[in-house]
Amino acid sequence: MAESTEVRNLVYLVTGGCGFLGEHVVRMLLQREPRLSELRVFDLHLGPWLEELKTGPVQVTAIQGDVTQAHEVAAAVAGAHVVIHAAGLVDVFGRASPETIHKVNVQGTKNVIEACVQTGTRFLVYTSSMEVVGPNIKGHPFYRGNEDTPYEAVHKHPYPCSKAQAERLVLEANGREVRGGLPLVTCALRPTGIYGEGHQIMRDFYHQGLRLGGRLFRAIPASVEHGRVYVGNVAWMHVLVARELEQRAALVGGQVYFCYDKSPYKSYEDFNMEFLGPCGLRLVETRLLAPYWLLMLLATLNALLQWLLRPLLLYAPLLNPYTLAVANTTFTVSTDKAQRHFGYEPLFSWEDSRTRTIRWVQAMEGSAQ
Ligand SMILES: NC(=O)C1=CN([C@@H]2O[C@H](COP(=O)(O)OP(=O)(O)OC[C@H]3O[C@@H](n4cnc5c(N)ncnc54)[C@H](O)[C@@H]3O)[C@@H](O)[C@H]2O)C=CC1
Ligand SMILES: C[C@@H](CO)CCC[C@@H](C)[C@H]1CC[C@H]2[C@@H]3[C@H](O)CC4=CC(=O)CC[C@]4(C)[C@H]3CC[C@]12C
Repeated sequence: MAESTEVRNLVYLVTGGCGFLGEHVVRMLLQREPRLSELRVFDLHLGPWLEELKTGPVQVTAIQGDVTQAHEVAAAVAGAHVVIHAAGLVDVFGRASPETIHKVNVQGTKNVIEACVQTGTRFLVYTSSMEVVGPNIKGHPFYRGNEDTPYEAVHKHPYPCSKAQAERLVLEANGREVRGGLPLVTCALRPTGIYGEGHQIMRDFYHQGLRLGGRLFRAIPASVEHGRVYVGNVAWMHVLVARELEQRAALVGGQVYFCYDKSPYKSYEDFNMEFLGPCGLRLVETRLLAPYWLLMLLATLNALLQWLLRPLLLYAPLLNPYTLAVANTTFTVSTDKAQRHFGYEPLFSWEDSRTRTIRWVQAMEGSAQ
């Protein structure tokens, strides 16, 4: 908890502060950043839960705004000491157009950088993604790699392309002179697949399982590892690195860090079963019924249907050629860079992360528990 002896004089801005990760970052800052005096929460859609945060010692300012609007961003950034830029359009299902994804993720990030430069904000943390590295379009495995592991990062899909471009902009901006003459210090955090309380895709899988009579069907071989990290630990990494940007500017500035914790290496589906299993679902083995070529056929059919139906309705199922390729390609990280550079240790053990996530699933509306 915050120590009352510290002087509260820092203003933080969290963009995308009402999203899945953003909400955890906001709550973590309030609990773990004792020097915070004002917390600005900037989002296209503000959550009603923000109201309950307004009674504490920190001034919580809710700002409804759009990162693609430079003037709105500049107004929100002015006077902030630190910006955590977590706003983004997370779409790998074809819901938004490639142009919209680019506008929010790339132009939005440009606006945040320019606002820092114009208004004199010196510290910027960007929420990037494992997707800026891979899996690549060739399906090469990235097996327990770190930030220096060579990998051919080639993308075609609008989401990873936009995250990679935005991350590059953020890193290139490190050292730029901001208003007042001091240098901007930036870094990028790259979470793998985030899980935990509030995770929409976990919700979708759970409800799908309930609809199918308590069953989910295995589509991905158990041998394919997919990197996962608990949302509380990702939030904690943001809070910690933001705090250390000033003290360790020369070391941390311009760096990228994978987000990691002690979550086990498993396939996407086996990992989900760590939570959905205790909530009454079981994973049915279907390798003989659904070989990979059949899944790819279904995924391609989904993509075709999406294209055909687009004039009439939005058809955006979880399975498409891109999501199948991501889920079916090993991509896991093993690194201690964040520990070495800014003393990061996961705040939540695997057992805690698992218990918290299971409790959240159990409390969901329509839960079988
Ligand atoms: N969910 C995951 O597994 C991973 C997410 N990330 C990154 O983490 C960040 C947060 O992602 P999530 O919390 O999962 O997604 P989310 O969709 O729950 O949160 C994103 C937030 O950004 C806001 N936003 C979107 N467009 C905006 C705009 N034009 N102006 C202002 N706010 C806008 C949304 O309203 C939402 O509250 C994103 O940058 C994403 O790329 C990175 C790795 C993994
Ligand atoms: C083939 C299906 C059979 O059950 C399973 C499909 C699961 C997919 C919807 C997910 C598998 C891997 C996920 C992505 C991954 O965790 C990395 C990500 C990082 C981000 O920055 C954003 C989200 C995502 C792309 C994530 C999206 C959902 C999956 C593709």
